[in-house]
Amino acid sequence: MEPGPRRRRGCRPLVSVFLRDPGSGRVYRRGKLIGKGAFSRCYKLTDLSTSAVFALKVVPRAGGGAGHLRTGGKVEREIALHSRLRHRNIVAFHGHFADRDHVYMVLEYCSRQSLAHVLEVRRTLTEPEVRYYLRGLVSGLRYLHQRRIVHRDLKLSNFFLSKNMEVKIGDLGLAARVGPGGHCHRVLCGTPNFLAPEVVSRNGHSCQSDIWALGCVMYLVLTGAPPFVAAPLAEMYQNIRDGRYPEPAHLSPNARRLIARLLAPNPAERPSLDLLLRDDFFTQGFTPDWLPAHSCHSPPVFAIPQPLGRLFRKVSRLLLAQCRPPCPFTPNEASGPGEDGPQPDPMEWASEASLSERGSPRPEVPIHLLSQGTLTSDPAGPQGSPRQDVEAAIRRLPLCLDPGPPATQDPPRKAVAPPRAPKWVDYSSKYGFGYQLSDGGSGVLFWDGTHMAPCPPGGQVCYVPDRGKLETYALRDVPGLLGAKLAVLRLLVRYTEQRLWEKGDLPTPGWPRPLLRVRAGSAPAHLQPRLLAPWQVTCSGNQAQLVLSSGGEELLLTVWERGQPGTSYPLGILRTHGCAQTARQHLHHTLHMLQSI
Ligand SMILES: Nc1ncnc2c1ncn2[C@@H]1O[C@H](COP(=O)(O)OP(=O)(O)OP(=O)(O)O)[C@@H](O)[C@H]1O
Repeated sequence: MEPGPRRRRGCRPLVSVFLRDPGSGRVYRRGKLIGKGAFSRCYKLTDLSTSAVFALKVVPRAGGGAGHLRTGGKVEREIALHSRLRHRNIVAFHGHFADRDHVYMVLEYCSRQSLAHVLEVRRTLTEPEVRYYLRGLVSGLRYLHQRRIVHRDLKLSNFFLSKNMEVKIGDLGLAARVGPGGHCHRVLCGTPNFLAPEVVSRNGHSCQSDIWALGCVMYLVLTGAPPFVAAPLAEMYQNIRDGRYPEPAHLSPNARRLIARLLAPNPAERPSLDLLLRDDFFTQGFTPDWLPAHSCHSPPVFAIPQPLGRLFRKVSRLLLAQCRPPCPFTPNEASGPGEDGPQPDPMEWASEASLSERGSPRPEVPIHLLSQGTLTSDPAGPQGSPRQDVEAAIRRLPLCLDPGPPATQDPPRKAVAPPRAPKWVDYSSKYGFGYQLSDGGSGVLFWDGTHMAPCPPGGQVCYVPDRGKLETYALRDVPGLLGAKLAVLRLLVRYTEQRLWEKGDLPTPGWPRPLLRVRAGSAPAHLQPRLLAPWQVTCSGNQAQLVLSSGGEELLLTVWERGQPGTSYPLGILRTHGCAQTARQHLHHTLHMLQSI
C-alpha cells in the first residue's frame, strides 16, 4: 500500500491511490478524476477484491486535521441522509470513511455522467425523452418525499445517468427533512435559477419546491434555456415570484400546460408527483421504456417498421381488450415504442425452419454476453456463475480436438437432449428477446439484462432483475414499474406461440431452465448465436443447431441436424474416442463462439 498522502504547501492534500475503508476492511484503488465540485472531487474507484467500480466523492477536511469539515457539517448531513436511501432512481450510497485529510463517500458509478452533460451536447431533448427522464425522476423523488426529505437542489448536473441510461438523483448535500409543518428552515439555498417563489420569499422549502424545480428542468431541457435567468438577480426573483417566464410557444400544448402547472407561483396549485404522471403530457404521448446510449449525443429515433408496428398495435389492442382492471399496464405502456417512422428498427424472429433456409453462422463476429439467469433458482444457477462454466468449456473443448486424425465414426451418443430455444423473436434493440423453449417454457430477456417469464401453474409471473434475486408475482400484483415489461412479455410470447410454433419437440421433464444468452455484435439476427440453457451455447447454421450444456457432471455437446432428434456427446467420450469430421467442425465452431464471449 502507498504511504499516506503528502501535503504540498498551499495545495489540497493528495488523495492516495490505494484507500482502505477501516470499517469494512475493503481496499480500493482510486482511478481517474471524474470532476470537481465546489467542495469536492470525484474519482473512479475500484474495489480490489471484487473489481466492482464506484464513484468516490472526496471532501477535504479543514486544515487537514480531525476537526470540523470545511463545509460546516454539510458532509455529515449528506452522509446521514444519503446512506439510508435505497432506490433505483437515487444514486446508491455504498459506504463512507475518513482519514486525516479527507472524508470519502463510495457511490454508485454513473458512467454516462449527468443530464447536464447530455444537454450540453444536445441543446434540447425530444418530448418522449423528457417523459422518460421525468418518469424516473418522479419515481426517485416520490421515494424521497415519502421519507419527508426534500432535495432542494434538483438540477441537471444532479441527475446522473447509469450505463443503461437510467436516471438517478444524486448529490444530497442540500437535502433536508421537512418539519411537521411540511417546511424546512427558511434558508436561501439551491441553484438560483431553480429557486421556487416560496424559497425566494424565505417561506422555506417544501416538497412542492422540488416540484417547481422539476418544472424548471422540464422547461430547460425542452427549450434549451432556463425559464428564469439571473440578470439582474432581483428582477429574476421577482419573475419567479410572479411565475413570469418567456412563453415556449414552439412546444406542444401539452408540454406548455404541464410546465405552467409545475411553475404555479402558489405551491398548493402545483400537481403532486402522482398527478404529474397522469397529466396529458404523459398520457397522450409516447414514453420509451429505455433510451439508447447514443441519445447522449444525438436524438433517438423511435420507430418500428410498418408491418411490425401494425402487428404490435394489433396485438396490443387484443391484449388490452382482454385485460380487465386491475390491469398492470396502461395503453400507453403497451402501445409499443412509437409511431411509425422512416427508420426501420431491427426486429428479427425465427424458428428452426426459417433458420435452416438462411445460411451459415458467422462466428468471427464478436459476441457479447448479454443476459443470464434462471427463473427457477438463483440467477447464477446452482453450479456457480455461467461465465465460469463458459471458461471451463473453453478449457475442455480443445482437449477433444487435440487427439490425432479424425475418427471415421462418431463415438457412442447419449439419448438425452437439453431443452433449447427453437423459436424466438428478437426485438432487443428496443425491448428484449422473446423465446420459447422446446419444453414449452417461454419468456423475455430484456435489453437491460432483466428476465421475465410466465410461470404456470397459477398464472404467476417470475422476474429476475439485473443481478438480482428471483421475484414472483401474481399477475394482478405485478408492480406498476414492471407493467410495460409485462406487456412486452405478453406480446412477444404470444407472438412466438402464434406465429412460430411448430410441433415436434418433446419436453424434457425436470430439466432446469437457466438461460444465458450471447449475441453477436453486428451480425444479422438470424445468423447470431442464440440461447444458452443450462450453460448452453447455441448457434444456428444451415446444417445444425448446437448446444453445449453442463446439466450434470460432464459437459455435453448436443447437435440437432435438420429434422433429426438431438444427439448428445459427452465431451469426455469425444476426448477418448475422437470424433468424425462433422462433429469436429461443430466443436471448432462452438469453441470459436465461446472464445469470443
Ligand atoms: N456517482 C457519480 N458517478 C459519476 N460521476 C459523478 C458521480 N458523482 C459526481 N460525479 C461527477 O463528478 C463531478 C463532481 O461532482 P460533485 O458532486 O463533487 O460536484 P458538483 O455537483 O459538480 O458540484 P457541487 O457539489 O459544487 O454542486 C461532476 O462532473 C459529476 O458529474
